[in-house]
Amino acid sequence: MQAPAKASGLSGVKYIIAIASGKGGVGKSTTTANLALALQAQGMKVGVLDADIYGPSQGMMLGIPSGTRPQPVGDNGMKPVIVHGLQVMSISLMIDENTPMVWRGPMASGALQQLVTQTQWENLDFLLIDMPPGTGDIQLTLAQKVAVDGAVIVTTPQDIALLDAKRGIEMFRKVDIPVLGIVENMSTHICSQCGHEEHIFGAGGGERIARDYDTELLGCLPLTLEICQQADSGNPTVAADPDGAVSLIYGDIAKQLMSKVERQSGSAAKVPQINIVED
Ligand SMILES: Nc1ncnc2c1ncn2[C@@H]1O[C@H](COP(=O)(O)OP(=O)(O)OP(=O)(O)O)[C@@H](O)[C@H]1O
Repeated sequence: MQAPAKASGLSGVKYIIAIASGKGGVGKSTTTANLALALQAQGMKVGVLDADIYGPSQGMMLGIPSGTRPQPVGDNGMKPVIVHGLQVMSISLMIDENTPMVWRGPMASGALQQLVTQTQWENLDFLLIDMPPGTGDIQLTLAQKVAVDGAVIVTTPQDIALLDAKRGIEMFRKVDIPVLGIVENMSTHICSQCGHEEHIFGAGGGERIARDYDTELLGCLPLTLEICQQADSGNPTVAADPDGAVSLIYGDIAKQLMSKVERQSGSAAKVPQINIVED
């Protein structure tokens, strides 16, 4: 597939998509890693920026060996680390993993902005930003300063997560960043023994908020042992089992994102017309 044509405000990057959640622990990082791999499987060049300063987990999820540091370039640039074919930058590559991070708002915003602007992304179609959970100043500043093209909101079906997801949608609306859609994670539980599927956290929540906020439900991922084990061992499902049912769901979401950003940037309208004229 061809990447939609357009340039973001960031050098070397066409599209920037923020993967966000109002609430922590709903699977935002797992979704980011798998969607990055799914976009790559569609032929896109993809980067991941782990901006989750309170719990950076892309290093672990993508299997970056502990102690890896980005290679410096010039006075204040750095190259992203390449893993699974993705260009990856994370705050965890800059600090000692065992040091607890106590960031005050302006400090965190500054560090994140530096991370985005000083990383020398190379020829990316998509940069996915794994946002810090929540809807405070840090998230708002980041979303505005890095010219985000669209946001994907990850939620679980519980009421409390849905309430926070609504806050997330409203935050992006406030700063005129289009919400590309909702991913409902841990939508159903699939028993690893018998395969029985159950809506243990409630049903239809993602669909409801998508409707209420005039956006779309991009897809629903089940709660499975494989997603958890594969993500937590550095080999996310789309890499570990590319033809499996779960990878197909991520693949479908990736395709929707590609066509949404294309439609949004209007590049479809710029396709040259061929007129056939009879002599
Ligand atoms: N669909 C799923 N099925 C099973 N386990 C999952 C699923 N999605 C995520 N997990 C697991 O849940 C845990 C939390 O996921 P993750 O770190 O992606 O959440 P998060 O929203 O990014 O959290 P945080 O807010 O702390 O950054 C991880 O151990 C992950 O492997």
